[in-house]
Amino acid sequence: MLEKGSRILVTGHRGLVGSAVVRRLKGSGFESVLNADRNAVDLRDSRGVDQWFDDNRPEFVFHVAGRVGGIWANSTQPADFLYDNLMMHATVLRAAWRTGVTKLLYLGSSCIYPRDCPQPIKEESLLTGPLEKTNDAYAIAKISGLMSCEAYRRQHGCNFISAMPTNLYGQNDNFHPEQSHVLPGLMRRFDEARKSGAESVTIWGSGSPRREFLHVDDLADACVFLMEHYNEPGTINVGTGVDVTIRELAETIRDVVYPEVKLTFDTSKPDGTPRKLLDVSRLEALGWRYRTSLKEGVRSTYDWYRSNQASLRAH
Ligand SMILES: NC(=O)C1=CN([C@@H]2O[C@H](COP(=O)(O)OP(=O)(O)OC[C@H]3O[C@@H](n4cnc5c(N)ncnc54)[C@H](OP(=O)(O)O)[C@@H]3O)[C@@H](O)[C@H]2O)C=CC1
Ligand SMILES: C[C@H]1O[C@H](OP(=O)(O)OP(=O)(O)OC[C@H]2O[C@@H](n3cnc4c(=O)[nH]c(N)nc43)[C@H](O)[C@@H]2O)[C@@H](O)[C@@H](O)C1=O
Repeated sequence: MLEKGSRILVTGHRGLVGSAVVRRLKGSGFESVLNADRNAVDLRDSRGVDQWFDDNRPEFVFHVAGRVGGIWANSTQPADFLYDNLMMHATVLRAAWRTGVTKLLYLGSSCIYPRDCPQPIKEESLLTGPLEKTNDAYAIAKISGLMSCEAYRRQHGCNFISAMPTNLYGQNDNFHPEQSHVLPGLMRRFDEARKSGAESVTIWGSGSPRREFLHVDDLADACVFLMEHYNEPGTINVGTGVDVTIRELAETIRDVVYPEVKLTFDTSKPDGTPRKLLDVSRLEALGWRYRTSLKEGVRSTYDWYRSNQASLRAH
């Protein structure tokens, strides 16, 4: 059982998800939240990771580090996305098993599910069809991560659980103009257009794909909830159960950042998967539900972006 004095490792603590999990844990009075800074240990390096676990002996692990990016980064650097993510969970899960970690949570992503599976996507859809091409390498690495949790559970009795979040956003996101996900990418583009007084902002693709967006503070809350209450094999979806078109998302961001500007669509850019709405009934049946609406989340993320523009993460 997670206790206030438990030694808890959060990997990727400077990233979008890791920093939110650390905030959530510290805000609830967990006193011993550990991190494995990339300068101290590259999580792809099994020797370094083994040494770190031997020296620090975490009891609980939120393994949320990863090589992460939007549709463009995923389609142009598939080898890096596959290698880095495979290596990171291979080293971390093995070290966690070897040093007797009490419980580990692994994060996958909703892109693990087949491109054309029935919507909303149930956990049972895993491995029932071909993947979306723009992120198949990353998805294979993520599927291997959740399979590794199952394998350590079956062979060694480890309490390793996995959760599959939908598209995330919030403070500490990556706002890079090309490498980021759609929400931070567009927020930056609208903000730059507002500053320069541009008449229009370009949205990639047709605007018709549908996506589901979860605020990262809600995701962090769900991760702690699952660490406290969920011990099952098999993965569990984490989302809102609500999706919007990319055009609707762009209009929501425009209304907050620069209401006067027009939208144009660049159909030479990929749309990616047409829809990936998660079925969140399993998580809701356990008693967890999201809190932050997309409108509220866009507004608070933009407030954060404006106050922190000088110190955004370099990507
Ligand atoms: N963002 C999203 O929309 C979604 C994310 N996810 C999953 O959530 C998890 C976290 O993603 P997110 O927070 O968005 O990603 P970020 O890019 O914001 O953060 C990733 C973190 O991982 C760290 N990291 C990456 N490579 C290494 C390495 N080799 N050694 C040590 N640390 C490393 C980074 O360190 P550094 O700070 O030094 O760069 C960073 O802190 C990932 O597993 C991702 O697959 C799932 C669904 C959607
Ligand atoms: C979380 C998830 O994230 C990735 O999948 P994705 O959902 O397709 O990612 P995305 O956020 O980059 O794009 C969503 C949609 O939005 C459109 N779009 C418009 N304008 C911009 C834009 O300016 N930037 C981006 N990135 N997309 C844009 C874009 O063309 C697409 O139709 C996976 O690779 C994988 O990493 C993964 O698991």
